[in-house]
Amino acid sequence: MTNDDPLLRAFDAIGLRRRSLAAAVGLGAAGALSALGLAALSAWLITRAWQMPPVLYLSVAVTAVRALGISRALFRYLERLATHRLALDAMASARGRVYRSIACSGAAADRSELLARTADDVDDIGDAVVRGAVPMAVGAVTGVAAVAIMAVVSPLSAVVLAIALLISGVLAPRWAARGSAAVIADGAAARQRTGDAVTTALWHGPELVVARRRGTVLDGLREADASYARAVDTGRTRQAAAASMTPFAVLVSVVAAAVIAVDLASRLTGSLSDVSSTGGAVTPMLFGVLLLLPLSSFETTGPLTEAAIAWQTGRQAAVRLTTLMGDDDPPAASDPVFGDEPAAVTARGLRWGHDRPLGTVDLDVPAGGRLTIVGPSGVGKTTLALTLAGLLPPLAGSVSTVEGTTAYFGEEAHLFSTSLRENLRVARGDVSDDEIERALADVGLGDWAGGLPDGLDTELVGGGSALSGGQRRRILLARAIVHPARVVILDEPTEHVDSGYAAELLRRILDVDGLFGRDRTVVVVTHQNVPELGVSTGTVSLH
Ligand SMILES: Nc1ncnc2c1ncn2[C@@H]1O[C@H](COP(=O)(O)OP(=O)(O)OP(=O)(O)O)[C@@H](O)[C@H]1O
Repeated sequence: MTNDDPLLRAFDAIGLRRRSLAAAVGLGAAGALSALGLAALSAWLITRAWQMPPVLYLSVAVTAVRALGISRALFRYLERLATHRLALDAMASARGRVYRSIACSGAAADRSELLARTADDVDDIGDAVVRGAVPMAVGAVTGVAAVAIMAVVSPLSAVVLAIALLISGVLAPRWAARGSAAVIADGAAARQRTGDAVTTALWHGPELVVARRRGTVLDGLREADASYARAVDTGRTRQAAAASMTPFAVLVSVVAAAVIAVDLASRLTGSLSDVSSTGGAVTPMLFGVLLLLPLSSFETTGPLTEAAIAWQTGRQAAVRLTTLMGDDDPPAASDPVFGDEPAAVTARGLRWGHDRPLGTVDLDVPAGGRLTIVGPSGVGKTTLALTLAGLLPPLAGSVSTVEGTTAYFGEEAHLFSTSLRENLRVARGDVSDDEIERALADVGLGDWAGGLPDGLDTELVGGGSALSGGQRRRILLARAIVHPARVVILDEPTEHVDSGYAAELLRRILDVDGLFGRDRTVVVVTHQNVPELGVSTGTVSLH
């Protein structure tokens, strides 16, 4: 783990607070040291009680055992709170940066897919804090403390314990992490090949049969599938071997401590049974400590195998996220302040397109006016709409949309896996329930929303996938209605809506007294036959 570690770089980039991390580690170490003290004191108490001294001799130790029992639980609880807070803050910061990078990337398309993919990566970063960084640091502190205590009791046992702790806390986790890295890397490559082969076999089946290449493709698929299984097997074998190292190390260190204790006792006194009465260097209490302390010190190294895997998974996620985020944190986008003034849209000699120009247009949409963009599929309607919205730079000419007046509502806009209310509130934070209900009724979803079990609180589980295509589009349209933008650019707002109702809906979108009113300017990309609707609008007809 050098500074080159992508996870450490990601921690730096998202501003993981070192002080809070140190506090979480301190609390975790205090809990673990309480457990260690508890084990040592319990061992002493059990063996001392066996000698049946006056009970007053034991009362301090009994009280201390209780105190350590309570402090162990208390510190662990506080450590959980501190660690989770740290991880949640880090994840919120990572999400903020990712969202800003995606928002500033300019590519309006594919954003929701990118968001879905990065959500898991952000979770993995949080996991690397909770299950990786903190347990590793706590394990290191506790391991050193256990060896130090043991060195006071018996230097030889301390050496054995140190070696066993290194095996359990360093060697085993490294093995497990390598296994996990192998599963992730080889497995991902094999899965990619399997996916490609399946797609080829399914999409090009007839051509492959004609070309007599179907067998080859299917053989390739079987081979890719087998190599995926092999990658998983190899990784799991390594992880299992690593997991078995801890019990083995515990066994070795306990047996070694016992042998050393017996040896010391017999050398000093001739027989263990005499030890209690001699008051010599090795008392039964010391013997108990020698046996129980190692057992307790492995409590903190046991989870380190899982910690190393969490770290490894976090590293892979960090690589993907840092590539996406870039080196510099993009400036926080200030919320656009949408004024109250109606705004016009004009374009002069506007040439639009991605790599190649798709057309040139001059247009004037007065404030409060309506414009439709029509034409066959693939002609460039969406690209023109994005350019008018200021989301794509013009290839030549100019467009006058004033920043902070315009909002584009794409065909594939994202519906979040949260309540219906929150899905509309993303458009405007202070929108009231009445306004939401009115907007839903305006797009013909009043009865549907009224019949939902929890009304506006109903969770749209899975976001858009919980709804039919038509419902999805209409919720997005309701979102546009409550949005404060003065210029609204709608891409295929009635797609997937029943044809009869779609015409009615489009007519009300384009009617100046309809859904958007006279003080908002509306540009609509549509496939529908606009003249049939009987509303007057400007039209850009692309061929
Ligand atoms: N991100 C992109 N990068 C490069 N070219 C693109 C991109 N998006 C679209 N295109 C190309 O631009 C052209 C116009 O696409 P556009 O989506 O604007 O058409 P459209 O008229 O809206 O089609 P549809 O009615 O099917 O939605 C197409 O040839 C398309 O392949």
